[in-house]
Amino acid sequence: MLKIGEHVFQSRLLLGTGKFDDLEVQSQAIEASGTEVLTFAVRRLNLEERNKKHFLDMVDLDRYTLLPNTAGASTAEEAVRIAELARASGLCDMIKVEVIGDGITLLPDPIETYKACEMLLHKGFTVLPYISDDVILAKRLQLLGVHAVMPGASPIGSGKGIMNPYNLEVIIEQAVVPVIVDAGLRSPSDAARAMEMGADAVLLNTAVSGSGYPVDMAKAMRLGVEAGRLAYEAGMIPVKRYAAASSPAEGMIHT
Ligand SMILES: CC(=O)[C@@H](O)[C@H](O)COP(=O)(O)O
Repeated sequence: MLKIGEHVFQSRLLLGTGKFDDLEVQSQAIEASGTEVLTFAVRRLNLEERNKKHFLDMVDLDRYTLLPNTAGASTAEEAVRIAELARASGLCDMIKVEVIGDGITLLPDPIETYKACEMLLHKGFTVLPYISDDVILAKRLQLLGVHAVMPGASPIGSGKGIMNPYNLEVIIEQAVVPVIVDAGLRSPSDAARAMEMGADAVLLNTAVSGSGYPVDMAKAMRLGVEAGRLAYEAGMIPVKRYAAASSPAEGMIHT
């Protein structure tokens, strides 16, 4: 069970909706992923013109929790404005805080992200900041009161997988709120690895929407997340320096 603020989910895979070419494929991929949480950029919704067709039109909104994100914001003030627009439009009170600091790496701006979280918490939002794999920032945000932290595995859309496992491990070890590994994942083994490390969930988009067969990849990601979580809960053997025979030597006939 994944608990973020007051929200409870069975699935530990959160899916981004920003990059699908085909809305029918998107809805089949969402189904195959088993996700319960869909994230999307508020700016893409065209909230003033609700009668225009948009990317969530083919999604049964009663079955999913929407996680609006503040993509497009480069300052804390912009992020807060976008979050307030989302809430005023009847979208979920959860907000993924995404304040990008640089158009090339798309890495989040830690200072503006922190400021945005502070303001949004005061306004009563359930706050999920997207951050780099920065151990100290993750800690400071949790002291501030955020409801989850979302460290990137690697830059958005890069498919580089987990670039700094040490940092992610430390963030996870020290966390007092759910850790959702977000961005840069490419394969089900990346997702499984994040879960084996003890992440509470993963969020991905490009790995599914940009794959050859998004519906199959969505299912593969679901299985990767489930396998990784199961392995984490089962407890993996410690890594040893030397071999340890798999068959007991006792009772063997020596010739
Ligand atoms: C949908 C969303 O919020 C993305 O920006 C998210 O960070 C996923 O990144 P990938 O596309 O690398 O999976």
